[in-house]
Amino acid sequence: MEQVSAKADDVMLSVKDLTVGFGSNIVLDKLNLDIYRGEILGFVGASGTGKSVLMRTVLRLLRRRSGTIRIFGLDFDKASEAERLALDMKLGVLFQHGALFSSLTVKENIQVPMREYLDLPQAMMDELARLKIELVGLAPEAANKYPSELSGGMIKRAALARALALDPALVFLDEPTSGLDPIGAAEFDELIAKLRDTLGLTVYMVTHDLDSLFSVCDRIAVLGQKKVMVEGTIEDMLAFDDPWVQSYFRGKRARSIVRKT
Ligand SMILES: Nc1ncnc2c1ncn2[C@@H]1O[C@H](COP(=O)(O)OP(=O)(O)OP(=O)(O)O)[C@@H](O)[C@H]1O
Repeated sequence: MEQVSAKADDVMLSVKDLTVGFGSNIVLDKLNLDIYRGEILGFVGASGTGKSVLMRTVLRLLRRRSGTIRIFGLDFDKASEAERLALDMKLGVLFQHGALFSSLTVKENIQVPMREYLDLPQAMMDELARLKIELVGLAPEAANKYPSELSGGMIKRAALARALALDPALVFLDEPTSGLDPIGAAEFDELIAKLRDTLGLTVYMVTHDLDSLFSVCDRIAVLGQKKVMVEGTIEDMLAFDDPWVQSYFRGKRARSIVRKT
């Protein structure tokens, strides 16, 4: 990646001096992070360090104490109502565990954001849902199935199809491969990489999956001590002198992956 020479308009998400806390528990303290156009950023950190809190704050589901968040160069606090709406439509989110509506079919789930933001005839929404289902590698028959009728891997794909419903430019994935077997997880990683390449997506992926970090992430950011402790390539992680980073990236599991690649 060419983030060193990246122009300002290549920064899709810019977080500056972000502080978030609950009562006396400061979770993020003056955190900084940039995400660049077209990259897959893997976001890791020990359990409870605040990965979900950061993602939810960026998505404005949580309040921040201070700091600025710019998405596509736009400071949401200073945006007009129309700009906020346009911005929201350009973000796709895949929450952990898929988070599909259990009472809706796959097709209806994918159409939820379309109904919320667009005013389209049903036939057009059906066609768009069909395309998204194909895009994520699900069989056409999946359209009329309910989440309870799907495997874990199919639920992830259906949730991804919903995240892509409005053709977002920036996609947030919260532990997308958790709960999948290694083959399912590897296939999902390939799908993410393919979508990045074909649709030009920028991907922010919270993950514990070392395979994903080694195989599809262009850059990695590690959350620790309430900040982004280190960011860069796998090589940067391996060279970083911190006990958690060392045991994570040089531990037994990581070594077996390095041997495979
Ligand atoms: N709504 C909330 N109210 C109070 N405290 C919260 C809330 N949400 C998160 N926290 C606290 O913020 C801290 C970070 O939680 P978070 O869920 O972001 O961690 P995480 O890095 O995503 O962990 P994991 O990898 O286990 O999912 C924890 O101490 C948690 O208790």
